[in-house]
Order: sequence, then structure tokens, then C-alpha cells
Amino acid sequence: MVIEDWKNCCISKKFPSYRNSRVITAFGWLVSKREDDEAEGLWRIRDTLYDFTNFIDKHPGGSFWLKETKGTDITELFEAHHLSNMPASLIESYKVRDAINERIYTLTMHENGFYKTLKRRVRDKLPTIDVKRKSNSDNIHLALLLSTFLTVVFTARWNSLLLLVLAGTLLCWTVIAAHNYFHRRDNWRMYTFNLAMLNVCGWRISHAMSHHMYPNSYWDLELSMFEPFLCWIPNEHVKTLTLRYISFLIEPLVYAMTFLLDILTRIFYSIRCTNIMYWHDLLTFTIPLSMYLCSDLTLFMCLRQWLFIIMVASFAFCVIGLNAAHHDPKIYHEGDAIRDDRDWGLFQVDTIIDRVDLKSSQFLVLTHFGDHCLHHLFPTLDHGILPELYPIFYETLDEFKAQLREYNHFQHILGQHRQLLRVKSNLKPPGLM
Ligand code: HEM
Repeated sequence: MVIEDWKNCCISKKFPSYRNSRVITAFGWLVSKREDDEAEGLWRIRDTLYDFTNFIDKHPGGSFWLKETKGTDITELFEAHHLSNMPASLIESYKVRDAINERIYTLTMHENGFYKTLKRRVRDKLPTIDVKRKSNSDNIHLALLLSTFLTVVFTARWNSLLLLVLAGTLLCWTVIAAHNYFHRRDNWRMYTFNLAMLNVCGWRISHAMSHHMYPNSYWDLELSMFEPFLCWIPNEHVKTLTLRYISFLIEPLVYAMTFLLDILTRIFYSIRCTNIMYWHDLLTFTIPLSMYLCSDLTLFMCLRQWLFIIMVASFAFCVIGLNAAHHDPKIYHEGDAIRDDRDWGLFQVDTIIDRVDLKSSQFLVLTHFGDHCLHHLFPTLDHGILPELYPIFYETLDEFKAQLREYNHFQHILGQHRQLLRVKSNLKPPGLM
């Protein structure tokens, strides 16, 4: 079979088959990953197959992670989600046999490579970090949650446009802060992510499993889910000339509709394929319900105001999220030249430019996807802890001749739009630009 050149994926030997589907969903991504990953119906870590069926319900991180990844290669997920050595020592007893075929992913995690070296240093540093920073995050999240509900109630009672916009913005910040929690073991805070029509399980797939593990590659759902409306892959086969310019016009609409489209796609997929709706999808209705119970508004008016709040939240979420770290012509995207050292951690560094203007405030970091590079490398760590890791992060980057790049928000917005226009691949890898 002849594979067109543009389908050569830089981090895997296969073009992900989910990209051939007409409707792209998080669960569809997992289904096709099971076909592509050479895991022979089991769980694959490096070149070994394991059967964790009896461990699913005992997994301290919650059953979701293992249940959903059966039949896939979990090498990167497994390494990035555990800092202690205990999980690695546990897997031996679940070993079945060696895999028949080679791993399809070409990223590496060698013991003396960048990621494993940094991870060892982070593991040693963690016991010395003040846990108060973690409870600060909890307090910020709780304050945001309460303010969101108070503001939606005041909005319904006083019918003010300003309050509607404020409610939408607070909802957006609550959702982003909730993202701090869904990368970890199951906890109540992660469900507050669902308040804006999104779903924590869907995002654990599209964000934690897909985007975090394979950012800016064909495997990254946070690229493919926005296509063809917004397309950041610098490739004329994926991004047509018309779309490059139309994307500028339709961008505000896409931003405002993202949350609504997320739930509509899940409903569509549930009707056409497999049900992926959960009891916690109902949590989003607590917002219109509080408006209805605490004001004299009719049900119709409450629903109208709620939709407006959701659209404001969606717009703010995209302004923050899509201009946070990953899109600029200097950032690695699928098709660009990649550095020779295929270390997974270095790949993360090359696909990110951090936000420099957030660093001074834990509130801003938590609500604006700050400290993004460290968060990608260690997703289960609280955002409050990450600043403490910079000295060892810089030291390790220097040793491996890599660099953490930083922009302010304005530079990111500019860069993201230049990336929407870019169709020529970078010929030099990010480290050598
Ligand atoms: C799909 C692969 C996996 C994912 C995404 C995953 C995810 C997680 C998460 C999110 C946590 C909680 C971390 C925290 O809140 O700090 C966790 C903890 C844990 N997991 Fe997993 N896990 C996976 C596979 C496994 C496997 C295969 C084992 C062992 C057989 C395992 C053993 C443990 C243990 C012992 C803990 C608690 C101690 C620790 O955090 O190191 N996990 N896991």
C-alpha cells in the first residue's frame, strides 16, 4: 500500500486511522487506537503485553484509566502519570508475554534520557515542597465555584448583561481550574469540569491521553477536533487556502460554539455508536436549575440566559486555551523537522512555549493553563507545586541542550494566527532554530 508522504507521522510508524473518520470524537479516537496500537487486545508498555483486568477496580488512580485503555499502548501514559516506583514494580505480576510486532510510537524514554532524568530529580524534590501551595489551589477552585453559582443567581435576579458576562467568565475559570484535578485519581473537584456542558471522561481521553501524550502530532485530538474550521498543521493537504483565511472570520463563532458542539457531538455519537453519556453529564443543569429556583424568571428565560453564559464561557476558554502554549510558527507541529533525540520529554518541550505573564500568581496559573510545560511533563502534580520545580527543570534542560521558551499572551495570540496561516514545514527542529 502506498502511503501519501503527507501522512507520514513524525512520532509513529502509522497514520492514525481515526483521522479517516467523518466525525471525530474522543471515544472514536480510542476505538481506532485499539486497532492501530499493536497491543493485541491487552495493555502494552514498551514491548511487553500485560493483562490488568483484575487490577482495574483496584487501581488507586480510579478504574477509568485502565478500563478505557485496554487494547492500547500505554507506555507514555503509564510513565507520565506515576512519579513513584511502585507502579513499575507492580506490573511484573501482570505480564503476559512479549508483543509480536514493534511499537508503533517512535518517542523514547531512556533511563538516562531527558525525561527519566528529570523525573528522578522531581521525585527526590517532592518531599521537600510545602503542601500549603496545594491547599491554596483547592481554596482558589472552591472560591471560583461558589462565585460562579452566586453570580448566575444574581444574573437571573437582576437581568444584567454585565453579570451574564461575569458569570460566563467565572464559569470558564472554574472549568480550567477543575482541569488541575482531572489528571489525578478520582476526586469530587474534577466533576466541576462538567458544569459547562463538557465531560470529564471525554476530556481525560481527548486532553490527558491524546493531547498530553502526543501534542501537535496527528494523534492530538486538540488539533483534529477543530479541523477543518481551525487548522494548525502546516500542510496544504490538511489546510486548504480558503480555509486558512476563512478561519480568521469564523474563529469567534467557533470559540463561542465549542462547548455546545462538544455536547452535541457526544449526543450524536451516543445515538449512532455507543452511549458515552454519564450521570455526571447532568451536573451542567445545576446552573439553570439554581437560576430557576432563586429567581422569578420563567424556565425559557433561564435556559436562554444559561445558553448565553455557556457561550461566553466557551469563548473565554478558547481565547485562553488555544492561545496558551502550543501554536506559533516556532513551535513543532506535525510535518516539521524533529530533533534527533526522540525523548518524550524533549518532544513536549519543543511543542510548547510557556506563558511568561502568569508566573507571579497561583490564581492566574490555575485559571490560564500556566506553567504549561511542567504540567505536560507531570500532569498529576498540583499546579501550586510546579513553580518549585523550575530550578531542577532548568538544570536538566541545560544538560540536554534544550530551552524553555516563553511568550506573553499577546505574542501567543499573534503566533497562533500566524500558525493558522502557515503551510510550509520548518526545516530545522525547534532546538536549532
Ligand atoms: C493507562 C495507564 C494508567 C494511568 C493513566 C494511570 C493513572 C494514574 C493516576 C492518575 C494515579 C493517581 C495519581 C495521583 O493522583 O497522584 C495513579 C496512581 C497509581 N497507579 Fe496508575 N495509571 C495507569 C496504569 C497503572 C498500572 C498499570 C498500574 C500497576 C499495575 C498502576 C498503579 C498505580 C498505583 C500503585 C498508584 C498509586 C501510587 C502512585 O501514584 O504512584 N497504574 N495512576
